[in-house]
Amino acid sequence: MEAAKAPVVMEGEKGESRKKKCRKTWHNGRGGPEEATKHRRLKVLVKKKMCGILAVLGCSDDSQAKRVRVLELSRRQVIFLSLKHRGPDWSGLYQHGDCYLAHQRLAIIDPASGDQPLFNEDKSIVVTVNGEIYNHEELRKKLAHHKFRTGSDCDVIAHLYEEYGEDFVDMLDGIFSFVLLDTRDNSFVVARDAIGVTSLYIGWGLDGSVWISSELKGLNDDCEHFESFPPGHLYSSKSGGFRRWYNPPWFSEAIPSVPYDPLVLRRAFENVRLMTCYPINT
Ligand SMILES: NC(=O)C[C@H](N)C(=O)O
Repeated sequence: MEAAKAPVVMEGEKGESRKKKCRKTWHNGRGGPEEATKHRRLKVLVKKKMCGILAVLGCSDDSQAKRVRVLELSRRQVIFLSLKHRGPDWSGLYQHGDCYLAHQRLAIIDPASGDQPLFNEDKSIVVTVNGEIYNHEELRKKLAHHKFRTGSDCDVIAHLYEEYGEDFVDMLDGIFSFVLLDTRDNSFVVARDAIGVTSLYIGWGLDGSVWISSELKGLNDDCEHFESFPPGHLYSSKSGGFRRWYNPPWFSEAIPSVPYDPLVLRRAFENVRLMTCYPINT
């Protein structure tokens, strides 16, 4: 991968307005307002974690045709069984030489300006993320001398990398999968949340390129080999492989001291966290 003089292209397109979509859902819903509310609540839960990311890294092709192909593959992720479950409120593509980062956004936090890919201050670090970072406000406080362009919960990622390097991943509390490109040396880091709430796949092209996608349909036509990205792991191009970032102290073979109680377990599952800029009618 050649870092010097790599052409940088950033393009994007807004999706159908969020307001219009909500109105449509309301009118299309059968039954009374109760059913519409139930439908809306379900939609929020289904969509909660569903942006689509696609990245192609080091493919030795910086042509317009490749860019069009990456965008097309990225858009494949927004249609699933005729249900648009991955946005898009925004469709963005960033290219740096032969590295491409695409994002289909379902806007949840900062819908007005949190479009992706996102950057650090001097735009040397770029990231495409699917997920929610629950502790982003706390993390921003640790980055007091950094200037943020957006209020997106995912904006902290490029800045944390700049400040702490690859080991910042275990500072994140949330559900996420992301691809981060450091254009200063064309290295990249990919990570997936602790238990794999967000989907992520990795593939390899015949040209030696690394492909990352939220859905298999972004990879299966172009990769020689692909597999599920292991939860709780990161892939670093610098070390050339996977490494487990999620190592909680309770990750051991020891027998638990607390006896199994299905009701306690059920309550824990029911206590789902939800973070959004939109009102939820419960
Ligand atoms: N929805 C996402 O996956 C990205 C980010 N949390 C947003 O609100 O846009």
